[in-house]
Amino acid sequence: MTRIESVSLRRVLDSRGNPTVEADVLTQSGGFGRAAAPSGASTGEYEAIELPPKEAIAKAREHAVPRLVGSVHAGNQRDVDAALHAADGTEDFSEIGANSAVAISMAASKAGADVLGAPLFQHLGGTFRDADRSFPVPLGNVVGGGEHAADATHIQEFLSAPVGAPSVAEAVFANAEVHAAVADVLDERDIPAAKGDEGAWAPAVDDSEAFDIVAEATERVEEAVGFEIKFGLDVAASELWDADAGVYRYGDDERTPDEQVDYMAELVEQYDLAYVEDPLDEDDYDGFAELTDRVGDRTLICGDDLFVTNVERLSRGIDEGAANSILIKPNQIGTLSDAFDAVELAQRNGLDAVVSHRSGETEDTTIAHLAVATDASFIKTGTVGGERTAKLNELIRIAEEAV
Ligand SMILES: C=C(OP(=O)(O)O)C(=O)O
Ligand SMILES: [Mg+2]
Repeated sequence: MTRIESVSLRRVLDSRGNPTVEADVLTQSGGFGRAAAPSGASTGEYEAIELPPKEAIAKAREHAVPRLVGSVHAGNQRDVDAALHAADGTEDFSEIGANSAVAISMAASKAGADVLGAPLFQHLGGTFRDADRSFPVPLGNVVGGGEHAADATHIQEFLSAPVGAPSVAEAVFANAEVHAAVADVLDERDIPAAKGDEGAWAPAVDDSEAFDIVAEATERVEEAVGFEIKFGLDVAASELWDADAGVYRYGDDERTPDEQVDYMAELVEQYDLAYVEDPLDEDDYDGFAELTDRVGDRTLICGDDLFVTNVERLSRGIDEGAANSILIKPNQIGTLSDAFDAVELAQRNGLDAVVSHRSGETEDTTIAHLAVATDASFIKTGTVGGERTAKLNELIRIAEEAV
C-alpha cells in the first residue's frame, strides 16, 4: 500500500535565504509526504556531509531515487533509510549528501503516515505510545551570538527553559514572553539589539551581562506566569576552542580546558542552569566527563557537536560518562532511522534526548513529531520567527491531539 511511486527533489529557500533540498514522496496508493533539510552554521566536525543542494539533488536522483521507486514502502522507515545508505555507499552520506538523504527520509515518513491515516508522531512513535506520557519542554533561544550573529555574545545560545510549565502551550507562550522581556530589559539598559539566525536577540554585550539580562527576564516572566522558568546554554565551545594555543577564546579573554570546566561548573551553580550544551570542544570527552561528574546530578550536560547524533560517538560517550544527554538533529546523521537509533541507545543508558532544529530552517515540522514520538525531555526549536513557530505551533496541536 505504501510502495513508493515517485520521489521529487527541488531547491527551496531556508530561513537564512540559502537554497536547501526539499523532497516530495508519493506512494502508489496516493499517500504524500514533503520535507526539507535544515542546515547548520556551527556544524560539528563529525557530522554527515551536506553537499551543495544542486549537487545533492543530482546525486540523489541518480543513485537513490531508482532504488526507492517501485520497490521500497514508505511505511517501512528502516527499508527507506537502508535504501538511502545503499545508494550512498559511504559512512557519512558524502556521495548523495545528508541534505538529500534527510529530506527523502523525512518525506517518506510523512507519506507512510499519510497512507496509514495516522499523525506522524503516532506513526513514528508506534501504536503503543502512551498518550499520558509527558511532553518535551521547549528550550527557547532568547539571547545569542557565536556563529549565529556577528558582534554579540561568545556563548552561542541562552535558552529559556520553562521546566515548571503545566502544558506544552504554556511553555511555548512563556518562552515568547521571556523573549519579549529580554527586549524590555535591553531597552531599559539602552542596549540596541538585532536578532541572530534563530531569532534570538543578539546584543553587543559581554557574556556576563547577557547572563544578567536573561536571569532578570526569566525571573520577571516566572513571577507573571507562576511556574518555574530556568535557563540553559548552548556554549558551542568547539567554535571557541583554539587548538593551536590549547585555550578557549572569549574575545580577548582565554581559558585553559581546566578553567573552562571550572567556569561551566560555576555557571551551573550561580544560575541554577537547567541545561548546558557543548560546554567543551567536540574532541574533549575527558573534559565532558569531568564536568558531568561534577554537576551532572543537577543539570543536563548535552552533547551536540560531541555526539553528532552518531551511535558510535555516543557509545564512547556512554562508556566514558561524558554527558547525561544527547542532542538529536536528523540532518547530522542523515536518516530518521539513525536518529532513532541514537535516541534509543541514549535512553537505554539513562541519557535524556533533546531533539533540535538547526540555525538554518524551513517551515518543516518533522522534529516536533520526532520529539513527541521519542519521548524527548526537551525540544530546542527557537522562540519566534515563522520557521521556529511552525514547529512550536505543531507541538501545541500534537499535544491537543494526543490526549
Ligand atoms: C542549532 C545549533 O546551531 P547550528 O544549527 O548552527 O549547528 C546548535 O549548535 O545547536
Ligand atoms: Mg549546539
